[in-house]
Amino acid sequence: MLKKELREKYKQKRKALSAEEIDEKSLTIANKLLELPIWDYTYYHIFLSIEKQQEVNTEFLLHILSGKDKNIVVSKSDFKIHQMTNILLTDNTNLKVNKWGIPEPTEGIEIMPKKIQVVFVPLLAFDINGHRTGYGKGFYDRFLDTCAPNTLKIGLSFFFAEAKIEDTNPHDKKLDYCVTPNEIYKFS
Ligand SMILES: Nc1nc2c(c(=O)[nH]1)N(C=O)[C@@H](CNc1ccc(C(=O)N[C@@H](CCC(=O)O)C(=O)O)cc1)CN2
Ligand SMILES: Nc1ncnc2c1ncn2[C@@H]1O[C@H](COP(=O)(O)OP(=O)(O)OP(=O)(O)O)[C@@H](O)[C@H]1O
Repeated sequence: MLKKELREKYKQKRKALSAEEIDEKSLTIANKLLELPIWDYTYYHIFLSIEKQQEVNTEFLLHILSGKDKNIVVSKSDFKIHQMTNILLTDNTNLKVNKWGIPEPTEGIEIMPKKIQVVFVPLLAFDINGHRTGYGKGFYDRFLDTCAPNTLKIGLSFFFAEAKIEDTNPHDKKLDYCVTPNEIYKFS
């Protein structure tokens, strides 16, 4: 299927989930992530969930990361240039929900992308080859381009993999893993 069709399909699929299902599935995903060989690193980028878009709730994963004393990095998005800056999340970080519903830090210490070793990637759909699509503005493709080549990219999804995203392009960054409530997909 094409990215455009997949975006609509998966927005609908998310809409059909209740708040309880979202929390239950998000907790299962967080617990499944513990099975991955990804916990010996220091810097982890995580997305802060857009509640109105019914995204995977990353609160449980945040809890795990802070329990493991990891450096947690969250982003601020510039919608004019479709680029993100990365900020260290601390106990003192003020978060404010922006106009797209994304909780963002108001200020803080900027972390250079090259330092980030693991990135948890938001997505609408992904396929069995590890390609993904999001809302179509290329934020994560641009960001991942500036990370180190061996940075681990881990998608989080409520749903199974699609057979094939047809219209991939050279900018698309493949995932290393995608974790769903039922499955751990490994691509690399
Ligand atoms: N939690 C989270 N943060 C993220 C992303 C994400 O997917 N999830 N992004 C991943 O790249 C970037 C933000 N990209 C976004 C792009 C579009 C919309 C959005 O609301 N789109 C609406 C249409 C809005 C409009 O045109 O008025 C939509 O698709 O319904 C939100 C975030 C960076 N941060
Ligand atoms: N590294 C990059 N440099 C310049 N343009 C890019 C880069 N990555 C992606 N783009 C452009 O951004 C646009 C959106 O890309 P794409 O359709 O792959 O988005 P997406 O992966 O669904 O979105 P997102 O990453 O925001 O979740 C495309 O026009 C693409 O060419």
